[in-house]
Amino acid sequence: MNTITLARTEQFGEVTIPLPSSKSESNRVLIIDALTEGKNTIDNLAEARDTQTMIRLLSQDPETLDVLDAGTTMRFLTAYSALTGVKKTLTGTPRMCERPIGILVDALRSIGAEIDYLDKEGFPPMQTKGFGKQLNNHITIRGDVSSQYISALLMNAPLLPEGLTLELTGKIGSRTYIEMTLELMRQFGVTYSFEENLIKVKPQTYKPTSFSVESDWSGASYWFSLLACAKGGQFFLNGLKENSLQGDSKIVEIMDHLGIESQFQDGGILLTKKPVTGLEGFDFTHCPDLAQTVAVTCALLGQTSKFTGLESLRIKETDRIYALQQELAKFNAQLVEGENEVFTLIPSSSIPEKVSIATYDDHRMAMAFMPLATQTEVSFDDAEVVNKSYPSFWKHCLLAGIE
Ligand SMILES: O=C(O)C1=C[C@@H](OP(=O)(O)O)[C@@H](O)[C@H](O)C1
Ligand SMILES: C=C(OP(=O)(O)O)C(=O)O
Repeated sequence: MNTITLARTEQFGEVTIPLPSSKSESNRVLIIDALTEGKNTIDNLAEARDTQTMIRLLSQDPETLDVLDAGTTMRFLTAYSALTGVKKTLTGTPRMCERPIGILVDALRSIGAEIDYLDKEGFPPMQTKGFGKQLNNHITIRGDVSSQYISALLMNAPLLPEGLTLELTGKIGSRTYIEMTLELMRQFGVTYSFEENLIKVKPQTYKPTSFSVESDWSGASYWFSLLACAKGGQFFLNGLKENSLQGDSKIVEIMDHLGIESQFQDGGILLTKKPVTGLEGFDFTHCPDLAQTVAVTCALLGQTSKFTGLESLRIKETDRIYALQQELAKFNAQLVEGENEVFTLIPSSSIPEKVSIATYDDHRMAMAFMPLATQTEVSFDDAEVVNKSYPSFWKHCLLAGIE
């Protein structure tokens, strides 16, 4: 693992950041493309390792699909392999083999897919073995663990002989990602209905379409945070749209309270600084990937804030609650767990002259803590960790003026 150290940089100029494309959009479009008869034209696929892994596995079609640490790639390829009836082994990094998949496997089995676990029940590695007759077209599925199981089922639903109705139970988390899946399906010519907790997809085919992937709003969030924590500067973020499919575009509203004015212009968004009005609290249920960014921003801006909707953070690339608590403590900030899953972010009381951040194999731990560079010299234990979603991240830090 290569470490990387960022020099303290308080002030920025007028900088344009050529953001990478969204891995969430890319990985959906790649599955839809694999399910389309005829040719789609797809531009701007993400450079993210998660997407490059998806491209490689779909095009090389090996017997063992090793998704590395890509959650969407694992969940989407599991449903795709199971429902297209091919024999595949699905595996990934040791952490991937700790991330639950039982809810998706149970759902796939209930409609007729044959899947075996190769090690621990409920977790990868698994083997898909075939799909005979569709046994039923109604699945009741929990909505509160990972929306990726639901997206994975939905994209295959139009090709099932009897279509599919999903009845979501419990709290629905990451709903914006389910909506992204459905909207992309619609753009590729498929109809559906989503009323209350029922999603219905009739049997139908995808139509060849031209689609260009938008820039990544989760990746954009780090530049909002950097400017919020800096003394001055102005960032233009390329390729973001006002009407985005990505729920992480919520960062505009959050950062409006934390001192960032956002103006949509042709080809992107211009960020400038304004006075901080304060973020009393925020519910991250539908944009969990923003939680680390906002926690660090509040910690550095002296903002006490109440965070909810963090439940899914424990089963991502690492236990992100634990990782945040450990690393925030290194500059005297805290994320304190209270009753009913309400967390209090207590901002930093003083910042040491140098801080070393551990990244826990989680790209977002590195990127979210990068704005610490506005206050102190900061180093990270694993520079390559960002490759999962944003391989050019450190290059863009340099472009922004951080040595
Ligand atoms: O569908 C997607 O593209 C994603 C859904 C979210 O996961 P969960 O649904 O597990 O919260 C998110 O955290 C992840 O980065 C990408
Ligand atoms: C949670 C993430 O990804 P995934 O679940 O697809 O591994 C993420 O990118 O923050």
